[in-house]
Amino acid sequence: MPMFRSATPSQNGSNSNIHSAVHSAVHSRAHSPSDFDTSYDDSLRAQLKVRGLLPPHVESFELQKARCLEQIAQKSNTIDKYTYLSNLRNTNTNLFYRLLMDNMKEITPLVYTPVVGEACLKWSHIYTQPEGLYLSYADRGNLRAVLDNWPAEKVDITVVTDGSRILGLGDLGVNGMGIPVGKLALYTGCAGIHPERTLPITLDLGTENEENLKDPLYLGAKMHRVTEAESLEFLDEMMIALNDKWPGLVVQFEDFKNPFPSLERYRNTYTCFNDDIQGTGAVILSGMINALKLTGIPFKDQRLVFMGAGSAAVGVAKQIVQLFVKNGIPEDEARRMFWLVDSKGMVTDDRGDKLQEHKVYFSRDDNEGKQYKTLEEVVDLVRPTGLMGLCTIGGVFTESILRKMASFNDRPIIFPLSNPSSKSECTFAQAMEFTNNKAIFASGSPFPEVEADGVTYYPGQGNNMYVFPGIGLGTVLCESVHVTQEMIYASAVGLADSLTEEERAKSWLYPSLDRIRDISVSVARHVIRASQAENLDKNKTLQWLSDADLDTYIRTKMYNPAHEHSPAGSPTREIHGFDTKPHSKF
Ligand SMILES: NC(=O)c1ccc[n+]([C@@H]2O[C@H](COP(=O)([O-])OP(=O)(O)OC[C@H]3O[C@@H](n4cnc5c(N)ncnc54)[C@H](O)[C@@H]3O)[C@@H](O)[C@H]2O)c1
Ligand SMILES: O=C(O)C[C@H](O)C(=O)O
Ligand SMILES: [Mg+2]
Repeated sequence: MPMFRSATPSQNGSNSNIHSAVHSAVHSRAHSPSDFDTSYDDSLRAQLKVRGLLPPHVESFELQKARCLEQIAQKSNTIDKYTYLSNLRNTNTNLFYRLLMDNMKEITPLVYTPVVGEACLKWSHIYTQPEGLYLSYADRGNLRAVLDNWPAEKVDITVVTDGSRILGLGDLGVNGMGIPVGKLALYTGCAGIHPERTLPITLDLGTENEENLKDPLYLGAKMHRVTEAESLEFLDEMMIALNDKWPGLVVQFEDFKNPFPSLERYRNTYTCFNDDIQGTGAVILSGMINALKLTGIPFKDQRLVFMGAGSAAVGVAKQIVQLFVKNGIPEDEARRMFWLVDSKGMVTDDRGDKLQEHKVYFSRDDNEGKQYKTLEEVVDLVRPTGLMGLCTIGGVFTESILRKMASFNDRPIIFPLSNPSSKSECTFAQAMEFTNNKAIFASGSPFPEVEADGVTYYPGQGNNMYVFPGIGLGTVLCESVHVTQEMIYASAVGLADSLTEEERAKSWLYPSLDRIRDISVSVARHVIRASQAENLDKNKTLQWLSDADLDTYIRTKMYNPAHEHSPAGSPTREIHGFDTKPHSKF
């Protein structure tokens, strides 16, 4: 993200205090924090006027990385590691992204799920610097002017939350800012969107979190949430303002308690998508394509029980319906292969409460007047081939339920997808132990491998981080007018396609995170092709490229931190058309 520069005037004329002179030089308008990189060679140090301000040794990236990893290892708790990495991102952006890209598996959990959940819970207490834009209800009517305060000229992608449902942790209000910040860090690390072209936004529309409202350090407005209608009116203003300032930017909605109305309202007007409904739908569809094959059971005989019937559950279920329909099953039959359970029990037509609109499609009418209150009752009734958890209740896939799943199936599908780890419906170790290692497994948060009988089993991570970066990148590059359902479906196919033969042989559901940039290229290409098929791409030049050439094109457009600040200039910067004077604006 762009640096927020100190406006401290330079003290260069004064020699009274060398420390303050150096401090001022470091923070003066002449430099950005990322000028102080120990890897810069003599000529770059001279060019940037940082000779003497940096320690003399010109270091390799390997040495810089070793120091960072040592410092991270020395921190005894995860929040300190998170804070260290946030500071690194803000002071040496290129080093942060090189570290992230070279250590995806180790660093992602520290800057994203699950640690970002802990950071959001403590956000107002660990806060040190602005890292995104806060749009407050108090600023309604004036949002366009507030956008002008953002220091970057061009923005490609924004991730917007209202903090009302942060992971499975509930309404955290403006403390949810960690989510857009973390998602956009992955946009850069996984898909190469330039960090200066990303914009994290958190809306302050109030909060229902009593702890926050009582906390003197809470950084948001101390008020209850505005009404649904007021919230939509605010979103309308925001969408107009964003598109006026940065026409056609991609808007990713994230972690809204009730995201359906805004998705329906804006999907055909702006370039936007909802990550929790659509990104999650795509990533789980992709894992399911592979999981369903492993069960050996034909599509038409699958029976899927969902614990949770919220935005993510309905998004996932609808995406799998689309798979079944594309494979010849009539839609009405396909939707009847799903049983959804929410806090009131199995979702049925005659349950007695007014069902929320999004649940109606999957509501059952074949329960013969009987209501099933618990997950276990539904599992006994349905004898499912797969169990999906998106209900935010940690541990709800009990030993008894998991054992039953193993008794019904040779290879039960067990997907505890709620985040963060504490909300996961079961752990990988539990799923393996109670199914005699037969589970086909993916979870939202990362879990360690399991060793059993001399075999190492690897958990899949069914997290939308595998697709949203590629969806956004593809949309930006082909300048798609909208993000359609076909583009979302294509992203799932692009992800499923990106498994290597070796990964398939090991029955992995998802490819290794170490190859995330290759995966994002595949996802982006599929998204671009789907946009072209619907004639929504404004950048028509990509239509003439073969798939191989399109992949090359996508790669050349990706921000590569290894090229930044190189004296010869960065190919990425030139192609992107970025300001070749790095960070001059800040
Ligand atoms: N793995 C991923 O990539 C991914 C993506 C999106 C969301 N998620 C996770 O999914 C979870 C749900 O997200 P959402 O957007 O659908 O939230 P939501 O608030 O829209 O839905 C939550 C659902 O859980 C149900 N629920 C709550 N308490 C319950 C109980 N005691 N018994 C049964 N059902 C209960 C609610 O009725 C609701 O249907 C969160 O933990 C989120 O982190 C994971
Ligand atoms: O943020 C994540 O890790 C995935 C998902 O968007 C969620 O809301 O849980
Ligand atoms: Mg989310």
